[in-house]
Order: sequence, then structure tokens, then C-alpha cells
Amino acid sequence: MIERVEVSVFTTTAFTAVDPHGHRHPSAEHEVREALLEITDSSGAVGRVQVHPDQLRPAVLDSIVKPVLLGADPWDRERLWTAMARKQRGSHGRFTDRALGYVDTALWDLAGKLADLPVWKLLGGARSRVPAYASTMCGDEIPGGLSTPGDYASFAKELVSRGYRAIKLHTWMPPVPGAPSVRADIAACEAVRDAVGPAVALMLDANHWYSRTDALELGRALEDLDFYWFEEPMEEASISSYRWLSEQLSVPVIGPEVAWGKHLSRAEWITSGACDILRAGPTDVGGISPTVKAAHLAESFNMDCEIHGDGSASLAVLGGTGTGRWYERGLLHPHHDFDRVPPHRLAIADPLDDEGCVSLSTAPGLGDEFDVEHIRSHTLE
Ligand SMILES: O=C(O)[C@H](O)[C@@H](O)[C@@H](O)C(=O)NO
Ligand SMILES: [Mg+2]
Repeated sequence: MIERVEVSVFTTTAFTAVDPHGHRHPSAEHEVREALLEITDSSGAVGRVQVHPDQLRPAVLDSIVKPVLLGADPWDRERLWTAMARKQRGSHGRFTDRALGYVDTALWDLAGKLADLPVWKLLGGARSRVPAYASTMCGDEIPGGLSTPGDYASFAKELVSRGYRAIKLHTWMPPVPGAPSVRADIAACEAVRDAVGPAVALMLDANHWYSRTDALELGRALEDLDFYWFEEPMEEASISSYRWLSEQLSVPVIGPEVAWGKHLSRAEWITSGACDILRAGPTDVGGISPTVKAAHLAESFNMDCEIHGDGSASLAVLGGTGTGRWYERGLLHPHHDFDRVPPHRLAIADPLDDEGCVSLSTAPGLGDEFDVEHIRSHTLE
């Protein structure tokens, strides 16, 4: 049974930072706080997941998570997930889907350790290698970074030379002056298509708040450029707006990414025609368990479910269910070495091979290789 549930906040170094709107950009090396959630079973097996320190605060851990998990059978994930999810409403926003997702993910890592099997094998072992798409950081004002359409074009050529066969652009977003801009987005997409030619799959993630008419203008341009999917051009709260857009565009519309409701809201998106490709991610919908449910739902409608976000949890769903065609590898930038191993890890989770694919780990659990020594010696609380 589960004996301990602990979150250790520790220091490490980072080479990226988020702007006031939460978009990540390259930065000088600096110290940051990260956290590790550990769920320990009476056998001594430990499920581990890295979490954002502010997402699993002690108050939430003590009042919501521990009362459900301590003394429970770690194999009872469905029962445990539901018991925690039912507590969200009464938490008045303190217990987020992201926090629930971290706990569920750690329980899957623990299950893999107990079974001595990789999580993707427990989920069905659909494939042991997944093609990756390069997911760029948002545009910026960094000279030679992602500050012009030409910068995006140069970076796209570099990404293709590294083996990627698909590239997703995140374009300029606030607080960059003038962003968002349909014209600027189209210019970047045109420059990249010109640079890489017709064989590379291209996607745009406009995670903006465009109006229907702006989104339609941008979507039409993507049709002319033969883009593979169009992502999050509008607020995802309006299903009818996405239905309106999807009905008018031949470029596939993908979603939702951040819409409220976990896997439960995805059925309405599909049946109302709001998307042509479904989207779900372990950090968005409450963990690996609901992401797998969204993948199975999509399968019933002959629809791909593309998994949001990088990391071992996303890889486990992709390897286990066979859903989706791509692993989102990123976020990438010309001035950021995505393959650099941070001090709190012994290896990155998703090395890219020369054919642009990522192989699933054969280690028990999720396969994350944490430097527990570093974490213990740099733990703050
Ligand atoms: O800021 C975020 O939520 C992520 O960087 C997100 O923008 C990015 O992961 C994304 O949209 N991927 O599809
Ligand atoms: Mg997105």
C-alpha cells in the first residue's frame, strides 16, 4: 500500500524563462526552484514526477491528496483518481487539473516500478518509437532568434537537418509589440514553407485570442500553404466558434488543448464538429489516465488524438495507445540547447534519433532518470 506522499522543492539551473504572459524564451543560466513528487509504496517502490513547485502546495497535498492516497492500494488508480477529482469542486480552485495530473502520473510511474514494466507497455505497447515534431518557442525580439520570418525560415532548415519531418510554429504573442498579428503569422508561415519545401509537415499554434474572422483569414492562408493542422487560434471556451471555423476550412483544426473539462469535454468537441483532430495532454486533462480515455474516444470517431506537451507522460500515452502521429518535442529555439541535461537529471527523457524519432524507454515506470543525489542535496523544503 501507499505509505508516503512527499513533494521536495529543490534548486537547479535553467536556461529558459517565461515572460509575463507565460511564454517560454531562452535566458542566461539562472537558478530556479523545481519540485519532485514521490509516492512510496510499502514495498519500497517509488513513483516520481517533476512538478511545478507552486502547483502541489503543502495545503493541497495535506488536505486533498494524502487523505486519498495514504494506505491505499497503488493499483487502484481509477478509484483514487475519481476520489481526488471529486474533491476539486470543493477545493474552490486550489486543486487544479495540473496538480491532479501530476499525482496520476506519479501513480503510473509507481505501477510501472511495481510491475517492473515501462508504462507504455502497461498501456498496451502499441509502438516503441514515435516520430517527433519540432515545437518552436513563441516569437521574440532576439536578433537571430525568432524575431523575423527569416529567423523562422533559417531555424526550420536547421531543424530539418537535425532529422525533423514536421515543425510547429508558435508565433509572436504578447508582450511582443504588435502581437498577435495575422499578417505577421502568415509571413512566418510562408517563409517556413518556402524554406523547407512541400515534404515537411507544418503546423501553426496561434494560441491567441483571435476573432472568428481573423482566425478564418489566417486559416485560409494555411490552406494555401498546405499546413497539416491549425491549433488554438481562438479562445477554446466557444465550441460553436470552432465548429463555425472547422466547417469553413479544409486545413484540419485541432483541439482543444486548454479547454476546461478534462477528457469529459472532448466528446462535445468531436460530436459538434469543433475539431478535425482531437488534442489532450497529461498536464491539461488530469494525468495519463484521462488522456488515454480521450485517445480511445477519438479512436471511436476515426480521429487522431495528438498529445500536448513533451516529456515521459506524453511519450507513454503515445507508445501505449498508438494514438496521434507525432510527439511534441520542445519548446525549441535557435539559442537554446534543448538536449542539455539539467543538473537534477541524469539524462533527457526524449533523445531524438537521426530519423527524427524518439524511442520509448525500456526502464520500468516512465523512464525518467532523476539525479536523486542532486535533488536531495539541493532540497529547500
Ligand atoms: O505555455 C504553454 O502552455 C505551453 O508552452 C504551450 O503554449 C505549448 O506547449 C503549446 O501550446 N503546445 O501545443
Ligand atoms: Mg498548443
